[in-house]
Amino acid sequence: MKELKYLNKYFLKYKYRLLIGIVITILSNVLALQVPQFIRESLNIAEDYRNGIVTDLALVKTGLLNNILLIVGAALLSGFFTFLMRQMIIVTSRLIEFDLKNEIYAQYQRLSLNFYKKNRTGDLMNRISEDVTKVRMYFGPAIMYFMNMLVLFIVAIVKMYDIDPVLTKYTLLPLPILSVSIYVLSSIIHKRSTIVQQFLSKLTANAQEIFSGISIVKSYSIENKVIEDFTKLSDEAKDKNINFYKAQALFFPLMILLIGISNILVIYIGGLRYIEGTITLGVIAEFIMYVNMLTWPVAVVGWVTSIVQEAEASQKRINEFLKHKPEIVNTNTSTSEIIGAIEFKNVTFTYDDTNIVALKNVSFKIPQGETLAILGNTGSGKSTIINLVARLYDVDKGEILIDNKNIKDLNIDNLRQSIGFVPQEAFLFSDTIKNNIKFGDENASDEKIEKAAKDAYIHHNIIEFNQGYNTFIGERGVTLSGGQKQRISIARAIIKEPKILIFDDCLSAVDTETEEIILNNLYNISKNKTTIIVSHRISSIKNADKILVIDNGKIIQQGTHNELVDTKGYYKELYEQQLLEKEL
Ligand SMILES: Nc1ncnc2c1ncn2[C@@H]1O[C@H](COP(=O)(O)OP(=O)(O)OP(=O)(O)O)[C@@H](O)[C@H]1O
Repeated sequence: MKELKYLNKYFLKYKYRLLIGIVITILSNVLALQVPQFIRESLNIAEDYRNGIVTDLALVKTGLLNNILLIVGAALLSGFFTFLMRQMIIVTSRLIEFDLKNEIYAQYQRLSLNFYKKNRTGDLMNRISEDVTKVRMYFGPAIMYFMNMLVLFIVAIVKMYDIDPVLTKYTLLPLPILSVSIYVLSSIIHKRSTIVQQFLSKLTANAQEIFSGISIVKSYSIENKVIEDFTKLSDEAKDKNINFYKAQALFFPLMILLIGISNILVIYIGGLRYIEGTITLGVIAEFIMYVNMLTWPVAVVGWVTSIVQEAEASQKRINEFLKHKPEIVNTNTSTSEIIGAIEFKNVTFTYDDTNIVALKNVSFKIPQGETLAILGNTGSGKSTIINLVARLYDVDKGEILIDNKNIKDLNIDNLRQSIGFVPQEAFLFSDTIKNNIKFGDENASDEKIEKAAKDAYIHHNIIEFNQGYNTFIGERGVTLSGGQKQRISIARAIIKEPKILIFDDCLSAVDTETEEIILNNLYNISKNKTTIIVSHRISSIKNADKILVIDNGKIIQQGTHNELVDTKGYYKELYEQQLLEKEL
């Protein structure tokens, strides 16, 4: 129960609902437990009349009618309270489930990129869906049934003992056996159901991957192999499912068997005591009813124990994430106005998951409003520089200054709000084109959106779609070309009107002519903005105020285009090679 303590704050938050729920549970059970007593009294009236103890038929009829009305009334009221009980307790458990999901989701948003590298998406999704569902069972059904069982047990046993202690002992005898057997069976069922769930996830993941890579499957003509793999997996899943249902199929027969044994004991021992004249027939009927009323709650003890164990394991997994401290911490909550001067001072950075030293002692300066270009081979560290400017990671050694202040001392939200970032791989949400651009500025007018799209040279493509800016992108919408996606992603950054613009090799999928147009537009847009452009093409960066050439995490050359083409080295070689390619 250690892990589940974390949830106590939710019990406190909904304490009134839960308290009312518990009071209603008590009322509902106390009422339900009146019914056997009225049945005993009815049978006693009938027996007394038959034995000649009471002779007035009219009195017997009135007695019976009164009892019937009481039985119906108690049953109706108890039913109504059961409904209210579910409304209170189960609805509260749903409210807690909602809060917990939001809490986990908010924590996910706080955690740094490294966390996402170390944890698989499937796992993150599971915490929020599967694990929270299991924890909800602890809040809802577990508490409700436990309360139910407690009240029923206390009230029923007191009543039974009061009537006949000997018969009570025999009646209760098989119940602990029932509880233990149900617990053992529930644990087996849960174990098997977890395996079934795992296989289901595997099957879904497999199908999802194949559907998204269907063009590769078809072009490599590997449909048969794909079908074979899927069949193998689903065969295994079927076996696990059969195993699970075999265990589940035992649940109710086992319960019925044990109820049957209790009933037989009541009838047998009760019968003997009736013959002895110790009890009436009505008492036997009353006890049979108690046995049947107690069986389910007793079985539930076993079931609830396994629910609580599962909830504990799930909450442990959830706590691991909730207690995870974000690596990037915002130490400044006051507003930091960003102007846009950037400086790297002897920056060294290592990715801790791979131990790759991506930057080694890198120093450079970009005055506010100037453009820096970064060029280098693949894997040389270009994107790492950009990630550090947005403080997606913290440096190991050296420091990064923004407007002469250490990046760690700035309000991280203000910093990121001041950056318009166009990543290497454009990511668009399954939404309209308009909303994807507006992501950069929620309040942008249609004119502003169009202007940004024109600057990114995508407007003419958008208006060709039937729905124009309202065209839906994504799984059920149009599929855009790589270049179109890149340009929408550029429009999204432009519309933000940030102080710092970052383009990470984001024109790689457009032809040189389009590139030229976009670069001209960007030249005007980025005039008073600090800009960083990463590219492999000299044509994209030749107008920059400064160019850094990096190799293996180190700056090997720096200067303007004119300076670098006049110097022997990587830049000159690349320039000549790209000139040659253009001529060919
Ligand atoms: N998230 C990461 N975790 C671990 N290692 C990484 C990560 N990102 C990059 N690296 C490693 O750091 C080095 C620099 O990578 P970086 O992405 O900065 O290169 P790049 O110059 O932008 O390459 P490209 O032109 O191919 O995009 C590479 O060796 C890469 O394998």
